[in-house]
Amino acid sequence: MIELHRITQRFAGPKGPIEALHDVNLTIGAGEIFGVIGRSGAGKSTLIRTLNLLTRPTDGRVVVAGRDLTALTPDALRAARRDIGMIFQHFNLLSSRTVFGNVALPLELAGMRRAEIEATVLPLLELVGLSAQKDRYPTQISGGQKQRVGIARALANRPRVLLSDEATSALDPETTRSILDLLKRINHELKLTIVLITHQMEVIKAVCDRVAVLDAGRILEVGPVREVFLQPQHEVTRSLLGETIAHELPPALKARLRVQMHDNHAGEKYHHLLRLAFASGVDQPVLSETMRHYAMIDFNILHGRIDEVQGQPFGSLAVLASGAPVKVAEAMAFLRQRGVLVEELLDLE
Ligand SMILES: Nc1ncnc2c1ncn2[C@@H]1O[C@H](COP(=O)(O)OP(=O)(O)OP(=O)(O)O)[C@@H](O)[C@H]1O
Repeated sequence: MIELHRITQRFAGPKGPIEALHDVNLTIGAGEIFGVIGRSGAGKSTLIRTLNLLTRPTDGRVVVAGRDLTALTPDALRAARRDIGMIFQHFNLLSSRTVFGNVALPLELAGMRRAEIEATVLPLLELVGLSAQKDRYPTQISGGQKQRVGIARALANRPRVLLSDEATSALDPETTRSILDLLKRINHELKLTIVLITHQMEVIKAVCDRVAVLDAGRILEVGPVREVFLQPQHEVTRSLLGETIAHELPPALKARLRVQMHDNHAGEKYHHLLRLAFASGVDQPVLSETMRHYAMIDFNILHGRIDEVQGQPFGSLAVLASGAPVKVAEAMAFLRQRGVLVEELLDLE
């Protein structure tokens, strides 16, 4: 549905050119909810604004629904943009217009007649749960309701793609959840492709099918959310995952372990700090099975939690395995055979 080919974006900065995006290639399938995550300044806003050519790239091509937007005339681009709705962090509503009036605006601009506008807007307000608020003004509704107006307005032209630029960043956690639920529902019911940018892994975890990690204008990794969460390939991803899932040990525990690992062996036993991630659900008694098989190894569970990623349990444990290195290596292989992702943490800095 969306293809980015070799997108580079340079801006003039005070100390010379800034490369906000560097050679970005990306393909987003029809009906996907695709997330782009990155730290502040990574290039996320630039990337999402490139998708509807609000920002024209210095180099590269943007193809949406088979049309190369970068090659269109201004008129054709205006028409093509009707296929792409957008919602924003600060909602961008007109305060002088009612809820109905805000949603109706793109249709009025397109020259639609009043009766047709009503027939389009009222079901949209129903869809986003704002029928009762249709005559209110933006100052008379909550932040979550404002974003619902933004969503209804973005859907007015019946787009095939919805772009979400940090749409939940200004909202509290509960409202964020309700907006994400709504996005999920319209993705499903309207078969809409959604691309969202965010700096919050929680948002990615809650709704996205796939995710791209952007840093300093480059895509570091792309993959299904579960895969990226289970096996982040880059330090930046790990740090963005942070507390969302238990890739990082709590600092106090790290400090204690550093002392303990310093004097690493007692007799034949060595301490091995392992991170175990359960990819295939946490309902298998894999750990007790391993403990029975490898009774010579002491397993000390240091830290763990169970999260849910896309409705599936996701378990992560930090375990100190103390035993002969060859036996611990065998136990690690045993766990891997049973679908557990095992990683030895060597660096406690
Ligand atoms: N119009 C512009 N002119 C000059 N520099 C720009 C422009 N837009 C973005 N930049 C620069 O490009 C880089 C990427 O910015 P961008 O806003 O895309 O990042 P971001 O990941 O969305 O960050 P944030 O989460 O803080 O909004 C930054 O260094 C920014 O200063």
